Amino acid sequence: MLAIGLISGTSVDGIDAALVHIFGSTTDLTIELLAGATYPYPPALREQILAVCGGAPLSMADLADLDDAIAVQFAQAAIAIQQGHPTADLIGSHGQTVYHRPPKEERREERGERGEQEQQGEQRETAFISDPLPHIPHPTPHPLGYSLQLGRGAAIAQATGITTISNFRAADIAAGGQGAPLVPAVDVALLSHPTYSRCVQNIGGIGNVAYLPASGQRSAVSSQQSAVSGQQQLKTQNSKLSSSLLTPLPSPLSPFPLGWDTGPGNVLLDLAVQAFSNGTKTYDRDGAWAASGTPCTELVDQWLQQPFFRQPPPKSTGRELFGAAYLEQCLADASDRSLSPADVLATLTELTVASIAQTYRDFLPQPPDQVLLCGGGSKNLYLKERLQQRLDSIPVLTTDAVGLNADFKEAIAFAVLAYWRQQGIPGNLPAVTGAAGAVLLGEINQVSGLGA
Ligand SMILES: Nc1ncnc2c1ncn2[C@@H]1O[C@H](COP(=O)(O)OP(=O)(O)OP(=O)(O)O)[C@@H](O)[C@H]1O
Ligand SMILES: CC(=O)N[C@H]1[C@@H]2OC[C@@H](O2)[C@@H](O)[C@@H]1O[C@H](C)C(=O)O
Repeated sequence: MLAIGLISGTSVDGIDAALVHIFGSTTDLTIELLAGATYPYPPALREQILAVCGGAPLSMADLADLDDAIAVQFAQAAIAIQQGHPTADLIGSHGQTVYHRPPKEERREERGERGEQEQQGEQRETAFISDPLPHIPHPTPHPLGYSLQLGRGAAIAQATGITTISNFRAADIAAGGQGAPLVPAVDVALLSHPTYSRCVQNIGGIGNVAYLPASGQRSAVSSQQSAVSGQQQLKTQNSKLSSSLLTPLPSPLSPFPLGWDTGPGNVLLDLAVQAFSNGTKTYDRDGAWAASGTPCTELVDQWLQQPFFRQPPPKSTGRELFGAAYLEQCLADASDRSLSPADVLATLTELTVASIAQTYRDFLPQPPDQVLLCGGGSKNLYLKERLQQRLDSIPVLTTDAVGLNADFKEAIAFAVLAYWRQQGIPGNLPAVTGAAGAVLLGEINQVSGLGA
């Protein structure tokens, strides 16, 4: 199966596209990356998306236009990534998240309390209305989350002539889940190791982790090779993977792997860089600006008091919590301490790495043997160095080091999730998202008009 994965993440920096050959199904899944590219949004469209993500009001007519403007960009990315290659059989398109609201226990409680009062009032007011709807208890354990990804799949299918799976988060959310993170299921399939436990740490706009216990199963390396030192084994595995073929291990539906959103990745850093550079820079290349500053540890400790960081999984978040308003408070705190822009960037970097180290301490059954970074933050040398310092003796590598492209892993994952959808294989990990069960992810958009 030749599949395309498409995603634009919370950084809204452009559409990541991956063209992959996919073989096998779950325990025997292998992938080969044929092409990967990032196609930036036109600046005006990016600005509009960021404004909507920031809560700017939008009429229904403008929402429809935005949905299809994004679909056009995604379709163009799908067409471009195939150039020089055979036509793909399938597209998995995540789309652009513009709103994400996790299900919250507190909301249920709030509603429960208010609900009773409202119900009493309603009974009085509606006593004379005939045939009221019967009371049907909500089948899910709490009010559902809501997550909106724009760039409708039907339009992408029609524009490309390729069946497109989209709207991946809805079914998990309908089953009471967070709808995120979804990539850990693919991480399990592609990155589990027989003897090492691993954390796959994505550092995009938002960070998320997948904890992969040692699978204890056969792998790309033989049992004799498994007996050699970690470094040698990695090299053996790397040489096996140098063809960019990956031989993964256990079922992605195993209940043992864990995963959750860790908090801000680059989102606050990017917003701060834009503010400090008066819009001339969108991010801090290699973390060079932050590296010239000094982190304020008191502020990091203060910011870590934000309840999200200590909230137990399953949990997910987005720009709704860690966005412009959050940064504004951070900048006010920094201003009280007369921090320079470089110090602020160093302190925000420290918040990202400290929150990751803290969440591992709080919620992992044991420290991992390795941390594999992916996403744009894995290129931030200063951030990587600080994370290594915080995690002490746990080696911090990138997924590139074990043969899986760190820039396009999310796009690859949505190609795999689409493939699983077509094969009738559930794609969520209920232990990660909190859903009531494993469900098929995504809606299938066929190309209409063919053979009619
Ligand atoms: N060379 C680099 N040095 C420092 N930071 C970088 C570098 N390259 C990318 N980044 C950071 O990575 C960000 C983009 O990361 P990525 O594309 O993984 O995010 P995303 O996929 O949009 O987010 P998410 O995973 O939350 O959906 C940029 O906005 C920037 O902050
Ligand atoms: C709602 C949404 O788009 N969430 C993203 C975001 O970006 C990182 C983190 O927050 C993760 O939960 C998720 O993305 C990846 C692709 C996931 O679902 O695994």
